[in-house]
Amino acid sequence: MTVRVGVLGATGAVGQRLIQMIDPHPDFELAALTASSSSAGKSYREAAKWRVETPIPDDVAEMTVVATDPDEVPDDVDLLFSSLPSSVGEDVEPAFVEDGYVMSSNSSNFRTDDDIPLTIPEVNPDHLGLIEVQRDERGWDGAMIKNPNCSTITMVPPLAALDEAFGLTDVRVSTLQAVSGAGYDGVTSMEIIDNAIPHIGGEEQKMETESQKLLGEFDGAEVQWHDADVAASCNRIPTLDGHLENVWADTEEDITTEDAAEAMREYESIDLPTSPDQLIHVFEEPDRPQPRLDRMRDDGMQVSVGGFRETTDGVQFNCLAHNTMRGAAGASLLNGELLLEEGYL
Ligand SMILES: NC(=O)C1=CN([C@@H]2O[C@H](COP(=O)(O)OP(=O)(O)OC[C@H]3O[C@@H](n4cnc5c(N)ncnc54)[C@H](OP(=O)(O)O)[C@@H]3O)[C@@H](O)[C@H]2O)C=CC1
Ligand SMILES: N[C@@H](CC(=O)OP(=O)(O)O)C(=O)O
Repeated sequence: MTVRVGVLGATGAVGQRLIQMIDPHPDFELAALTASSSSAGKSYREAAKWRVETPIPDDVAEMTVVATDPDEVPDDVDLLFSSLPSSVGEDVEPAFVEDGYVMSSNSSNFRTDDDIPLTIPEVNPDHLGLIEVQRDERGWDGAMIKNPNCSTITMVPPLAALDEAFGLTDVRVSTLQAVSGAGYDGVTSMEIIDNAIPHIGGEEQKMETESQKLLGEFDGAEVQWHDADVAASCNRIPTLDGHLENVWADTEEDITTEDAAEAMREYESIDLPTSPDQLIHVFEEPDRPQPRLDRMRDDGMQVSVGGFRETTDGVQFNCLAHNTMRGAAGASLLNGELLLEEGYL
């Protein structure tokens, strides 16, 4: 039996990726699309300026977009994916969950709240237990879970592999982020061509806090955040998709580059429809991963690493993931699959 799902913010960059990934999904059937009041009442074809590289699905193109309001979404929709601007999500997401909807949200609002699961299914699926806490505390009938920021999700799987094997103490990271991360209208061509912008508002703080929560331990009542010291520096560069990051990770145990690579190669994936067979691909070539060549590995859901070097207290390496697939739409979809697998739908 398929689960009827809706997408909030369906006309946006992440919303379009969600539709591309949900349309052929074995377990989910698209039943509601919402956007702003200027799109409501239009067909999806009219409302969305479709910019994904695969054609707009015919059946979805003819659906009518509705306002982002719980009264506009049919009651038999069981799961909502939210890709709203965070300022909008902050206002409207709780209203949907109070109404009983289960929501997998990509928006940054509430990500570090104590009772909101922030999950990467391959890394910390047990944090879903916070749903019982949020239901008790907020009196919600539905549930809300979040996926992390796209830069955070790129580095956390390799860091989780190191932490599990050797204990993580300090992390320093510098990013080279694609323009799609800012949304279609985020950075103008005059700003980014022949250039690099060493500022992405709020991104450094998100990487520093979200990674500590993701790597934390859920004790049945709350998540004890990881005490690794994380510091980030974020930069926008003129690639279209795929965030590349240079990471310095210090560990409790002394390790070699081969120890680090082995831990990442062996880090387990999870058996969900959208998860890659192998979560982390380790490149031997020193000049990989690269955004254009490697972002689409395993349908855009794999994290790639390479360029290992030994440092005084750990290792340095580079990592890459597709920011709108593994980093946004695919991350929300995986969380939806986890909710289904764990019986929340
Ligand atoms: N782009 C990326 O790589 C990533 C984005 N994100 C996050 O995902 C979210 C969406 O990003 P993105 O898709 O790029 O954004 P877009 O601006 O492309 O899309 C925003 C969507 O929200 C809708 N919307 C805007 N205002 C309102 C409103 N007042 N009420 C209801 N709906 C509204 C828009 O509808 P309409 O078309 O009618 O205006 C559109 O569907 C953001 O929170 C972003 O930070 C996270 C990770 C990566
Ligand atoms: N800030 C990210 C994308 C993004 O929207 O992140 P968040 O989901 O944390 O709002 C980037 O520019 O690449």
